[in-house]
Amino acid sequence: MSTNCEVRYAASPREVKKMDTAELRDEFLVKDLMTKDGVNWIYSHYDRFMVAGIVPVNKSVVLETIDALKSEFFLQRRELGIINIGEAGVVNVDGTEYVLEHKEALYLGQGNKEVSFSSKSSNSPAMFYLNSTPAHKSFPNKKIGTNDVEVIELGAPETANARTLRKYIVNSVVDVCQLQMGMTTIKSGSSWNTMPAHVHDRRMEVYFYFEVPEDQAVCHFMGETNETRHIWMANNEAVISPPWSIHSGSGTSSYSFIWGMAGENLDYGDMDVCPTNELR
Ligand SMILES: O=C[C@H](O)[C@@H](O)CC(=O)C(=O)O
Ligand SMILES: [Zn+2]
Repeated sequence: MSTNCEVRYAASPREVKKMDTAELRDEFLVKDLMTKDGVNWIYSHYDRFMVAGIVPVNKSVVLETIDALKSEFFLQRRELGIINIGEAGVVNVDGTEYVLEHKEALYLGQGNKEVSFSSKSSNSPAMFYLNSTPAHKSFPNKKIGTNDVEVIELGAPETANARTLRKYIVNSVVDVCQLQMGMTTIKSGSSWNTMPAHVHDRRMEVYFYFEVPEDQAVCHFMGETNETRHIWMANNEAVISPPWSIHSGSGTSSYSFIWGMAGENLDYGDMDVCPTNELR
């Protein structure tokens, strides 16, 4: 079987305050996410959010259900968001083929049975980044092309946080139960994402950093606003952000990341912003 799953339980602010570097990384960092010809799910108990990355090279990869779900098929009680950060790929959904070019996305609603992933060319494979959350209603599948996304410019060079934010899977673009996904790209010369930092205790979040140059890194900040911690991250690594935690990062170069959220509401703007000079 080419599908595996690692369960991560939820940690409280009280526990996290006492963690050393290795413990923080074991708890929140997701390494080796992009899997060749297989699927390695991380199942987080924060809002039962699941994360995986699929790189089909020699075969097409089937979305199999896993024991943790105790369901007949993966999407029986779940919805799925997919963003392709590689070259052209195909997602086959119950016989319908969706071609996803670089940076195109697909939303799959609850109830789809047979889903498989393949690359157009094994020499330049697709890289599918997947987020999945529980769903109690079936909404139609929808491809989101680069022209369908909502684009916002944020920050400024003076504060080293100039960036372009692209909303792919939000309820103004596609009907969803609780999943939200998008992509943010830091402009050349800037380094900070999500600064001023914010918390949304109503939603957890996962960041997946990519387009980080080989010899560079992103320092990701987490924790309560008055008790922050950091995790150094490499290209194609993800980090789980508890609902009570800030999630912000500063790179040693520009970079991009995919954000995915789930929880109490679908209101993208529901954030409690922390004044930068009050962070501790
Ligand atoms: O709740 C929203 C998420 O944290 C991200 O969309 C924020 C982000 O990409 C940014 O400001 O750079
Ligand atoms: Zn956020």
